[in-house]
Amino acid sequence: MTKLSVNINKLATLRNSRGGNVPNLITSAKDIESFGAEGITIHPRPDERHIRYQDARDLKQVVSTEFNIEGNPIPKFIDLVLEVKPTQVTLVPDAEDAITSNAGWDTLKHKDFLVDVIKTFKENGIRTSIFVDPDVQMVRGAAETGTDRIELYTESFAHDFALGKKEAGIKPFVDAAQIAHELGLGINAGHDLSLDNIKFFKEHIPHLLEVSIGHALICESIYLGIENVVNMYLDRLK
Ligand SMILES: CC(=O)[C@@H](O)[C@H](O)COP(=O)(O)O
Ligand SMILES: NCC(=O)COP(=O)(O)O
Repeated sequence: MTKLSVNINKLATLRNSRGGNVPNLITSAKDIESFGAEGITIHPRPDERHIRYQDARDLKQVVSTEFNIEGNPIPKFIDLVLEVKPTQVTLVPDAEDAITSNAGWDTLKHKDFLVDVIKTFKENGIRTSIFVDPDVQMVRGAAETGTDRIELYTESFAHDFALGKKEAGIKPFVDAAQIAHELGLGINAGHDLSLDNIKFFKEHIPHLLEVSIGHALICESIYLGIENVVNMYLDRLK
């Protein structure tokens, strides 16, 4: 069984675009859980352009499934996570000015740093996960940091899948997942997963514990819901 954690960054982007509090992230998170999602993911960025640090505190009060906070463990992120104490923290090495996450950790180069940060989180009862490319060396390095899980960075798979290169795209992920499992790591995955590619990914990746999906899921929700809403407006305008 693979858990679905819904990343609500995009709802925060929409809210921030108008000021105010629509859509309301608290109501949305509770509704998403009531529809069956098994987790809520947020990725506060240093500029707080979508999820704000205060959102993390507020969501902690209401999320009743798994709460996953992703981000680069800069000091203020570490402080936030230690204060909020989510179920899981996912460490992502994203630059401040990155539009979105664009690389996994070099777990060999940053091993000492990761060992320290992971120890701190685990001592505070927070499960840890490290965002990694599907590279066997990086997975082996991750195992040496003491992390509970890895999150496989699936952008390359999604890209290859869209080009019809399904088998070539999935192969490094199958190998990485196999090694991760042998090394005792739990396996999560995310980035650019969608209704188009998720079934194929799930069917090919052994021991997949959790996927976090945001951008595509929110876009699909708008597109698949828009006919219904247009008709609701037309009905009120009769
Ligand atoms: C780690 C990861 O892949 C996601 O957190 C993704 O980066 C979402 O972040 P944005 O919503 O800022 O693109
Ligand atoms: N960890 C990945 C995530 O939370 C969502 O990524 P995306 O679906 O917005 O690309």
